[in-house]
Amino acid sequence: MSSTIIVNTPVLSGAGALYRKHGLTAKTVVIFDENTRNLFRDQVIATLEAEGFRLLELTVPARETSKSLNAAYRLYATMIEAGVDRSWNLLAVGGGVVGDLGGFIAASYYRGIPVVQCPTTLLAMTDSAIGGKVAINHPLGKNLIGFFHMPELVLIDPSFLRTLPEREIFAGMAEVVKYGFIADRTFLDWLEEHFDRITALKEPFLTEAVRRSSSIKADVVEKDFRETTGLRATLNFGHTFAHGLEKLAEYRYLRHGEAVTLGMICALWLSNGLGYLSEKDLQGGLDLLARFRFPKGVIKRRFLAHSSEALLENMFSDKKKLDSKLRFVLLKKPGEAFLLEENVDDREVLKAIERARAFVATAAKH
Ligand SMILES: NC(=O)c1ccc[n+]([C@@H]2O[C@H](COP(=O)([O-])OP(=O)(O)OC[C@H]3O[C@@H](n4cnc5c(N)ncnc54)[C@H](O)[C@@H]3O)[C@@H](O)[C@H]2O)c1
Ligand SMILES: O=C(O)C(=O)C[C@@H](O)[C@H](O)[C@H](O)COP(=O)(O)O
Ligand SMILES: [Zn+2]
Repeated sequence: MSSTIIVNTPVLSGAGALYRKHGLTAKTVVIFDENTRNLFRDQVIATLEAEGFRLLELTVPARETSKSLNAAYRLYATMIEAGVDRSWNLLAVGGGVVGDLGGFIAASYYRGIPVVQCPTTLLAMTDSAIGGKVAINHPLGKNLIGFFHMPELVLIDPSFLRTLPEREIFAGMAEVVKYGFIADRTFLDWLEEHFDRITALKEPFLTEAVRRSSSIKADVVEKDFRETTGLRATLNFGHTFAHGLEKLAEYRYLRHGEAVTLGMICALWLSNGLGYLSEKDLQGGLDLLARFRFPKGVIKRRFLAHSSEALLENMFSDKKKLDSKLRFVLLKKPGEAFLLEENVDDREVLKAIERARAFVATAAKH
């Protein structure tokens, strides 16, 4: 299962022809968040209208808590009242929140209409817009209610990133670095070399990072769309910890990518503690993650605010668990991840979290 990913579609120009080529009608529900609406609405709508689209515009608050059934419920009503039927499709213009919520609505509305993703954050361009995982959060856990609903098209224009705040760039960089850790040592080395150029949005490094990340993700998803073989689960490296942290933060204060940075620090320590990852490779991974900014100490404070036991308890909402036992994605070496099928003793997990806490307390100086 795959979708067409096009990098460099300046603000959706040529969308009409692309839609026709992919059998999509020019009747489109466009969903923004407040920020992407303020920044890009006029350009996007003008382009689509000039190409003959009939549009219904929707907007949600720019926050993680918009990934909720309440938000979806309100938007369904607007769509029903406007007469949106199965001949329509949905276009999500925004970060992972708009993409996940928009995809969730598209997957469920009238039992499913097509979705096109137009990602505007680094995280969305490299990860969330690709692969068809769409979901809302539940107070009992992150992304617990959702579908696999592959986008027909992913239209990426890296120039959207010019307005993205620095904090969001680093949040996106977490998932970019994740691909290096799990799948491609050469990419990891390249990221280490060009880290400052990419986070400063310098070309051609930025577009290259987007291209390589989106292509690694698309490749994994094509081989294991429904996450049944253990391969797609490697995209979840660090996420068992990250989702526990996001839940503890009640989906506020901590960006998903920031939680993933912390989660990968924990996962590196766990990989080492269980004897899979050498000291040298552990240190190399930690050195790279220490280059992430810890804005105004927020990440550090959020991470250190909760006990290791509280984090472990909140990790049990993870969807990879089997028979009430957590399963972890670990590294053997940089570029090689695997899903460990055996049960890991809670004491090992707590030890890894403690080590990660000590590392963050000293490495995160900001
Ligand atoms: N479906 C998946 O495979 C997948 C993968 C990774 C993450 N996710 C989900 O994605 C979400 C996080 O996505 P995110 O990091 O993109 O956050 P986000 O969608 O909240 O966007 C971050 C912030 O940037 C703003 N923004 C977006 N584009 C902008 C631009 N070009 N310029 C200025 N501001 C802009 C948004 O309004 C928001 O305030 C989480 O819910 C996470 O669970 C899903
Ligand atoms: O696409 C995937 O598969 C991923 O795991 C990508 C992750 O970066 C992403 O955060 C995803 O939403 C997590 O999936 P979940 O199944 O753990 O909710
Ligand atoms: Zn993620």
